Amino acid sequence: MAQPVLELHQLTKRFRGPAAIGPVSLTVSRGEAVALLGPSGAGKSTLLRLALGLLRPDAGEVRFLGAPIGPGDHAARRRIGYVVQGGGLFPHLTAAANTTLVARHLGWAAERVRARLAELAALARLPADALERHPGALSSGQAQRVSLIRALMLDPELLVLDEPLGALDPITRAGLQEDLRAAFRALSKTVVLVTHDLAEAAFLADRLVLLRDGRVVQAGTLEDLARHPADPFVARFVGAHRALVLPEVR
Ligand SMILES: Nc1ncnc2c1ncn2[C@@H]1O[C@H](COP(=O)(O)OP(=O)(O)OP(=O)(O)O)[C@@H](O)[C@H]1O
Repeated sequence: MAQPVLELHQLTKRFRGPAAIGPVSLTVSRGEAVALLGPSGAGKSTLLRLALGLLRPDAGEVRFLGAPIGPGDHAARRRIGYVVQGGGLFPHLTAAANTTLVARHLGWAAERVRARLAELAALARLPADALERHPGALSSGQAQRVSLIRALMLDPELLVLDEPLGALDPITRAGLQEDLRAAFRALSKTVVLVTHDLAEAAFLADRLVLLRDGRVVQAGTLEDLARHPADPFVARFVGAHRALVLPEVR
């Protein structure tokens, strides 16, 4: 079996009231793409934040590349690229400055920064002129491409995306899905992404992990979930993603 990049062991997290997460255990192997799915409030974003070491679990452990990770572990965090919900770009910086901020802070030579940015802009299919603009002057799709470039800049071991395509129109979304999948494959990245969309999850990920009330209800391929639902909730979740049905033409 491939080396685990991310291991979540019996994680629980409680804010107020019932546990928001847990217990949840999940292992993501090198080169694997995993999609976290589930209805609103199921705990997808909380699980991501625990996995990133941004939140401390009440119990259990997160291991990244075999070592425990927690809040304040900046060296490990730099090896994880994170595309936050909404992109999270700094509005006062150009797209280029946004994507290269950390690399420049780390003292990368200007030529190395320029070459890496050119490589990733080509991969993410972002036009050169967009790099010179501020986020306010980018389309939502372009802004998501910039967020992806920023997350990939340091060539992270793990790429984590929280609803990366949430607010896009269907055509832009389909284009970005294609480009994201191509990028994951070209770079052989280990990926964890959150989405509400079952078709998107199946398109982008090898394994789907369906959450409800902070627990994993079922993990597997789309076919596993559709043909062998672990419980009625899984069947309802899959059934709710109905295909387009055209009305009869009279
Ligand atoms: N900082 C917080 N303080 C209190 N409760 C929180 C906090 N963050 C999340 N929760 C609660 O934890 C549960 C899981 O929330 P979470 O945002 O992880 O769900 P989600 O599956 O990502 O939802 P969505 O799809 O709407 O983004 C919810 O009941 C939410 O209200």
